[in-house]
Amino acid sequence: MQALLAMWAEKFTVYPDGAELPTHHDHCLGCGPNNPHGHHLRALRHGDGVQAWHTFDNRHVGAPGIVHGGAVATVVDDLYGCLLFLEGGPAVTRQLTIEYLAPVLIGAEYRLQADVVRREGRKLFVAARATEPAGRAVITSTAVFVKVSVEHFAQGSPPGVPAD
Ligand SMILES: CCCCCCCCCCCCCC(=O)SCCNC(=O)CCNC(=O)[C@H](O)C(C)(C)COP(=O)(O)OP(=O)(O)OC[C@H]1O[C@@H](n2cnc3c(N)ncnc32)[C@H](O)[C@@H]1OP(=O)(O)O
Repeated sequence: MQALLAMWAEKFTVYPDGAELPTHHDHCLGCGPNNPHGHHLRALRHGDGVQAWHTFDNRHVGAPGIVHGGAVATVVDDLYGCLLFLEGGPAVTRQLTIEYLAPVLIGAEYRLQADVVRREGRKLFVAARATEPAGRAVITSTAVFVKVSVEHFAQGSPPGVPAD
């Protein structure tokens, strides 16, 4: 676990506009490349925010052909987690809201964007949206993240993540 925490700390650095951001860790449900159930999200810095292009597959189906709302929330939450790399330190989700404006479809590509709306003490107020290629928003979201120390994550040592 100490090695993982040290690795995380190194990820909080400067990323130029357009740069691909790192994953949280290899088994992260949102972005980890080695999680077979995961979304394998890849996020890029976009101005002061982050963006990603994402296509859901049948592992995340709810109603036939339509993405499960919880899977959508997972990806949005993880995108906010990528925004933290630009903030210079970790934070965790304290509140997450999703407005489901239209069905998110399996196999369709969406553009996701997340930005910090304002900072207040240890709180980050953030907002995100997913849009179709034609530009229509299918979801919008807001969230409150609370900054924590890296040691916050020492509370957990989940399966598949090496604890030393
Ligand atoms: C590579 C590096 C990765 C590093 C990790 C990056 C992320 C990991 C991966 C990313 C994956 C994706 C991300 C994930 O999945 S993160 C995983 C999911 N989230 C969690 O596990 C968090 C669990 N919660 C906690 O640990 C505690 O509750 C924390 C530490 C967050 C705060 O506990 P604490 O006892 O200290 O504080 P508090 O709860 O009294 O309140 C805190 C503040 O918030 C204000 N407040 C509360 N509600 C609202 C509201 N609705 N609107 C506006 N404000 C609200 C409240 O008034 C207070 O304000 P203030 O009094 O301070 O002014």
